[in-house]
Amino acid sequence: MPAVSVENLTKVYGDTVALDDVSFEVDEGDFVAVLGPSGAGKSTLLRILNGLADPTEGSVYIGDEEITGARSDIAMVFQQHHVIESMSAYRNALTGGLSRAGLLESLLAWNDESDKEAALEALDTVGLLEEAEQRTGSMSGGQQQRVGIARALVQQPSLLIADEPVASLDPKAAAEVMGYMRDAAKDRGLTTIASLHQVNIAREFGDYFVGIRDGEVVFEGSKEELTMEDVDRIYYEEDSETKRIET
Ligand SMILES: Nc1ncnc2c1ncn2[C@@H]1O[C@H](COP(=O)(O)OP(=O)(O)OP(=O)(O)O)[C@@H](O)[C@H]1O
Repeated sequence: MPAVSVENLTKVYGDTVALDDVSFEVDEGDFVAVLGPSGAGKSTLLRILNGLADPTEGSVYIGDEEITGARSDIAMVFQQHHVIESMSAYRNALTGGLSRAGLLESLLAWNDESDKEAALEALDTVGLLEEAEQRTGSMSGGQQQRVGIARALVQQPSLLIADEPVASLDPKAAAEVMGYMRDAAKDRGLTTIASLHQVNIAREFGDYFVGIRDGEVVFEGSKEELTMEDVDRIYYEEDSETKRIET
């Protein structure tokens, strides 16, 4: 059984069809890169996967369970780091445990020994154990994003979703953050779905690719199957057609 099944998802906002009958499956432990130009529908897809938005039509399943709202076993990493700058890396990582527990439990869970261990282990995974006590506000963007990944890991998710996780970083920091995220996911067998607009980064770190254009899946396949023609089709087809007409 696939880890994630996206079945005939359509999302309509007023006159805009953000997703149009999108279907694909994700194998357990795979690192999936969702590619597509601005406005293609990537964020809409990830928000539905995370239970933050409802589809107009269609369904998403984790294993055989349909997603019907936000779930504590789905963790999200955002483009902006979303760390609490006044707190240490360690305290930020610990808040991942709060996402897992309910509101009342969370007050108790704050002191949960297993969460403390998980927070340190997650910081170690993203190469920040020595910086555990450092205030995140004084960290670089790449380090802050690694703290965000650590926090997601402490949530002990069965699915990790990352929406443009390295879009605001320079290429070196972006590759470093992606490396930590991929290794953390692989170590834990954690299925990951990340939207990435940088094709080179996606190719370097992804196992499987879903290309979206105008709300439709226009490519689905492995790294070996993703050719430059496919990349053109995902990003530039309209431009090249325009060029052909013009010339
Ligand atoms: N809440 C909303 N209300 C109305 N229209 C929306 C809303 N969210 C997204 N859209 C529209 O749906 C389409 C897909 O948007 P989406 O943000 O999912 O694309 P994207 O691929 O993530 O783009 P980007 O990379 O620029 O974030 C766009 O036309 C967008 O304007």
